[in-house]
Amino acid sequence: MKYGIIGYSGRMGEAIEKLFSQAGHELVYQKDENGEKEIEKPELIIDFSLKEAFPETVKVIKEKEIPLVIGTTGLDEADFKQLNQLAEKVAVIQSFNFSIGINILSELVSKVDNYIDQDWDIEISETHHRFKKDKPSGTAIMLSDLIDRDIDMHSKRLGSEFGEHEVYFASTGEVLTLKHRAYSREAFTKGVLLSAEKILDLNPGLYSFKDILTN
Ligand SMILES: NC(=O)C1=CN([C@@H]2O[C@H](COP(=O)(O)OP(=O)(O)OC[C@H]3O[C@@H](n4cnc5c(N)ncnc54)[C@H](O)[C@@H]3O)[C@@H](O)[C@H]2O)C=CC1
Ligand SMILES: O=C(O)C1=N[C@H](C(=O)O)C[C@H](O)C1
Repeated sequence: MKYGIIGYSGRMGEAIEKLFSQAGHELVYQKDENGEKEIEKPELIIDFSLKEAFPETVKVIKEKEIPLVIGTTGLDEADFKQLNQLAEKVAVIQSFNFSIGINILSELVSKVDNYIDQDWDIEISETHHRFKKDKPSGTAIMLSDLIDRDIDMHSKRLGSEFGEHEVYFASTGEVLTLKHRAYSREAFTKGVLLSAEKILDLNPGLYSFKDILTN
């Protein structure tokens, strides 16, 4: 496929380009904070940039009318409204975490939540590399949204950690911990590749990575 990346010079952009090139896909459009370069019209766009870039991403998708795979975090309600509008015309796959492990963990969180009552404390802890700009992580927000109460979240920014998430469920006398740790960016880029390869066959609409994994 011929694809474009917004955020191509970033840590994720570089890792995505490496995996996609190994899979035989061709980067024909690239954009970052310093500008854009288009060799040919891409068949789809992949956005792993920053919230500040989001208005530009919306403009690019509206102009080109091509599908979007987006993993950028820090997006708010107004941004999701815009994603829903884009999804009326093109397929959009959005997830704050494209790893298979976190998507399994999110199922487990919902399952545990069904067993416990208000007597249980629930807290989420996340650790990421020192360069990460947003706090708490998109994944921590995504996991807390699965539970119908306010959840305390704890963030650490340490060294080059790729991404660790822990969800604690504790009552008096016992604690249950669900934990996921990415030990390379491949945890995410493999999910991005799977999404990009499937998105060209999808009808317009807003899809999660879980939709892609389970269909
Ligand atoms: N959903 C997922 O599975 C994952 C999501 N992420 C998210 O992906 C994003 C990127 O992460 P990293 O690559 O580590 O960040 P990074 O800081 O290394 O890269 C950011 C990229 O965005 C570009 N950028 C910044 N402002 C821009 C603008 N106004 N217009 C166009 N491009 C702009 C930068 O030039 C750079 O290429 C973050 O939001 C991060 O949280 C990261 C890993 C996995
Ligand atoms: O910035 C990162 O690196 C990551 N960001 C995502 C998030 O905010 O949840 C996903 C992953 O944990 C890596």
